[in-house]
Amino acid sequence: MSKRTRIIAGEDVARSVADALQYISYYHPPDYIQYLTQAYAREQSPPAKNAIGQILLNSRMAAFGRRPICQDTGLVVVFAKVGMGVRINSAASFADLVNEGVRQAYLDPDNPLRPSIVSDPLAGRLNTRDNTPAVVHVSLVQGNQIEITIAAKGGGSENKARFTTLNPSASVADWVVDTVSNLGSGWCPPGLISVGVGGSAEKAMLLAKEAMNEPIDMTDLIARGPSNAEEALRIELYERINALGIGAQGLGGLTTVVDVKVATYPTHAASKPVALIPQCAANRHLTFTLDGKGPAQLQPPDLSQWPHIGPEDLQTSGVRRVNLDGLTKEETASWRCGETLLLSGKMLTGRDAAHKRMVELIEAGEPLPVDLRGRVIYYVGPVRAVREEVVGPAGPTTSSRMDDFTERLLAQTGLIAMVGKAERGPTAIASIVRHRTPYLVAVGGAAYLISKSIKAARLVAFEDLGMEAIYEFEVQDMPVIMAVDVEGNSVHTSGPIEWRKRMAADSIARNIGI
Ligand SMILES: O=C(O)C[C@H](O)C(=O)O
Repeated sequence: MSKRTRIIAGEDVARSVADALQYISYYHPPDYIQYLTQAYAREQSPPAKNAIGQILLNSRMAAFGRRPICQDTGLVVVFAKVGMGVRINSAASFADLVNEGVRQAYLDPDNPLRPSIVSDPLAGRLNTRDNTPAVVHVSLVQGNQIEITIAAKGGGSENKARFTTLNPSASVADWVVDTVSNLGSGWCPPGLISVGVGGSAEKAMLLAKEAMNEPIDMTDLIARGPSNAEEALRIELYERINALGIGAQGLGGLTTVVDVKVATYPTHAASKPVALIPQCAANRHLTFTLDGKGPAQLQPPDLSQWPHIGPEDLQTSGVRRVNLDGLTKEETASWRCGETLLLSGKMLTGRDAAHKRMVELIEAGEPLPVDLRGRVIYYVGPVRAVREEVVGPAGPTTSSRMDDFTERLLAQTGLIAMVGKAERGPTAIASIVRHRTPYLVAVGGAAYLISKSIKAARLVAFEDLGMEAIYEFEVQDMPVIMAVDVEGNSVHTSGPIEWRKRMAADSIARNIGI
């Protein structure tokens, strides 16, 4: 063995992965908080400002409470650069060591994370219950240490990953802007858009995935100016994407992205592969190094950098208080698109697997395990509760995945309202109008804050579905925004249109010196 070979213990890899996953479950990267705080100060759209405020308050609460920022604690993705002078002392494979760390982190009794991974994507879709396996990328590099970048990627933002192969002369910027304008907001903006250009199809995806973990530095880049084509593209995309007016949670506003990353690689003369991957407001990632001296030592961030936004800063004028017990169709029909509601009373929960099962029961002519007549349903899969909690972090999931089931449920059950995240598709909006059943949104990325308005939780049905089971929540003053009213007006359409126009008018005014 060469004198320069360094031995790294397998258990140090597993321990460090576990510690890093716990760390990123409750600590946002400080650079993201700094940029989001600036966006909050700048934001002029009231619902978008409120949403950013909730994300910032949630982040502070999660950091101090050491509980997950988001109920979707992610799919673990690892990029490991292993020095060729390293020997890992273990009988297990590198991927097995990473998976052991994932298992330890997600089953941590003090801060259990939500297992979201299902074993067979085609059939069965059984939850593996410890969030394994991770997706592991290893490259061999010079040196005698291991650098690991670890991320816990939320499903909502990952679902919006896109890929194309452009003609060599086609504009990457135009494709990216067009794609983002049609992505919807299920990826939980404000976040980042990461773009990989070149290589092959899989290489472009990897470039985009890895680049999103780089430090956020858009303000510095704009101040010093671009020094190459990648940086020029980053600035162009940052400006053009924000000018779309999508805003926080797609409600319409000034900030959709806090940064745009671009990474490139040589490619075939005939090809221009382009991958786009959004990063959500949870933005969980960390890089650490192992050099044979034990597990990585992770220092908590300086939490004085987190802004002091309190619940009092989030009250918007004209908030409507709603009693969910005894809600009538007349009352829900009076809710106006864009207004903030504070919900109190009992609601049911249900997301993908519960919807599928309910619709299967309806189609088989069998009774549902719970009467939905006059009830509100919240699309959520919470984290398990610990200590005094009644439920762990419990933010909304992307509602459009429920669209295919919506007509059946509204027509057959008498549901009175739905709560979720991001826009609904045209079929679901048609059902909303047909059955006069409005749709509300909670803020994705404010899961721990939302959980504090849940005062009781009772399992009602489908226990085997784990986090996807149906619960009855008793909530008090749970903040939601009216998203689609019974006439079919949608805040996710009107908000971005309004803010795109306002920004265009402002920029024309600036250009002509008004
Ligand atoms: O799985 C979840 O709880 C949320 C998911 O990440 C989503 O954004 O749709």
